[in-house]
Order: sequence, then C-alpha cells, then structure tokens
Amino acid sequence: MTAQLIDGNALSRTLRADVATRAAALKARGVTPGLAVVLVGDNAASQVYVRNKVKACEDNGLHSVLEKYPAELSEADLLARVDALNNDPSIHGILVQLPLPAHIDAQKVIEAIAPEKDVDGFHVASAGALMTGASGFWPCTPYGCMKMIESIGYDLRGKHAVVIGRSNIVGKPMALMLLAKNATVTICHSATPDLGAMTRQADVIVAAVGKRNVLTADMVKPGAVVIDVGMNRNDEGKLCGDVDFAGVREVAGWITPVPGGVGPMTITMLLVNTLEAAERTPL
Ligand SMILES: Nc1nc(=O)c2c([nH]1)NC[C@@H]1CN(c3ccc(C(=O)N[C@@H](CCC(=O)O)C(=O)O)cc3)C=[N+]21
Repeated sequence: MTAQLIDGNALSRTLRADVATRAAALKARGVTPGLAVVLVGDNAASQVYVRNKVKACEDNGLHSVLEKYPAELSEADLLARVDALNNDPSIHGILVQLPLPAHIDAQKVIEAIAPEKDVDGFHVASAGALMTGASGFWPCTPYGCMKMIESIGYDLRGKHAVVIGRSNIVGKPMALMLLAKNATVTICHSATPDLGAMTRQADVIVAAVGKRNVLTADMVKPGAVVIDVGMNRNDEGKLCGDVDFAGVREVAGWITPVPGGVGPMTITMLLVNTLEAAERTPL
C-alpha cells in the first residue's frame, strides 16, 4: 500500500484564502496587516525564501516591507532597526531572516523584537508561552506540521510521536505541540544510539535534522504518519527532505513531500501569525 500524500501546497491554498478574507475584513476597519522582513547579507537561499515570503504577503492582502542590508551591518545598527520596527504602527510582524552573519548575536537580535510582533515565535517569551500554554506566537514550521496532521483528521491522543532533531526552531517546539495534543513524545538526536529502534515504535515521525535519508523504509512502522521538515539538495541539485521518500512512501500511511510539503506551510503560518498580530492590535 502506498502512503497518502499530505499536500502542503493544497492545504496552504485553503488556509491562505482564509487569511486573505480576514485581512480584507481588517482593511475595511482601516488596518492593513504588515510584515517587515529583515535580511542581512547575500546568502543565496535566504534571498529566495525572503522573496517567497514577501510574495505570499502581497498575494493575500498583507502589506510587507523588505529591508536588505550588507553583510557588514553592525549588530548595533541592526538592533536600532529592530527598535524602529517595534515602534512602527504599520508593522505587526517582524522577521529577521536567519542565519545572520557570524559577528551578530542572533539570539540578542531576536530578544530585541517586541514579543507581540514576534511572528517567527523565536523570542524567549514566545518559547515560554508555548511551553506553559500561555498565549503567544508559535514557530511557523512546527505549527505548519501540526496543521498538516490536523488536516488528515488524525487524533494524536495516546499516540507515540517521535521527533528527530532538537533545534529551538523545530524539534523542541514540535515536541511541545505534540505533547499539548496528548501524544507520548520522544525526542531523538545525534546522540541517540539506535534511531531505528525508536522510530519503528512511532505512530507519527517528524524528521527535522537537515540531512538526506535520515529516515528509511526499514525504520518506519506500517501506516505511520511521516512529516519531512528537511530542506536538502541531492546529488543532482534537486531539493529533497530528510526522508527517503520513494522507500518510505511504500510503508507509511501518510507522508509529506519535499518540495510542496512543510515549506509552503511554514510561509502560510507566518501569514497566519502576522494576521493575528494585526487582529490583536487595538483600533
Ligand atoms: N527568521 C527566519 N524564519 C524562517 O522561517 C526561516 C528563516 N529565518 N531562515 C530560513 C528558513 C527556511 N525557511 C523556508 C521557508 C519556506 C520554504 C519553502 O517554501 N520551500 C518550498 C520550495 C522552495 C524552493 O524551491 O527552493 C517547498 O518546500 O516547496 C523553504 C524554507 C524559512 N526559514
């Protein structure tokens, strides 16, 4: 049996249509949701991602501002820009594209963003809100993964979810979101001695490592839900995830493709968070 595809492009179209409707309603009340995207340096991948984010805003009735700075921008100057955006009433969400050049302390810049504008969900206040169940923005990638699982009507209660990867941006928040839905959660990482022994027990697997073929068919329980967060290039230079898609799709019950899976959902949840930031601002 071949797994059913969870189509991130199709789900994004549905969710973005709702964003556009709500953005239009806000606009009618005189508020256009605004996102500021700050890009430092000329990382080629970042240029593409940032352009996609700006285009997604435009397509769905959000206003966006792209600020590009040379790689030599000082940390103090970047902090000053963040402060200006914090105080700009036309901007409801601020995204500082990562990675930043090595001379800039990325965490310090993230903490400078006003939590109510932290639509990436990377601020310690946002992380704390997710951990405790308080209101705050959830990081877009794991949030998008949760929406994909929700879209197939899957009940996580009592299921075993295995997350591969423990980053602050994906693995850790992903585990907390799954836990909040009453899954039993295991987090695996580079020091896990037998990854397959863990994943073979999983009803849901989220692969977020950043390495090709981390998950192969022999590591998957028949019928499992497999979410692929990876963004890698194969030998032919084609975009691929962390999962051996061709093999795993013959075993899994559901699987997300790369491209067309988690990537577009990350951008969709950025739009959702920005819209909600705008909806929360008092008129
Ligand atoms: N502050 C910050 N926030 C981020 O959310 C953030 C970041 N920094 N730095 C880089 C990563 C990466 N990221 C992606 C988003 C969408 C796709 C995406 O839409 N991918 C398409 C394919 C795009 C292509 O063809 O290259 C897909 O999977 O179908 C990919 C990658 C957001 N990031």
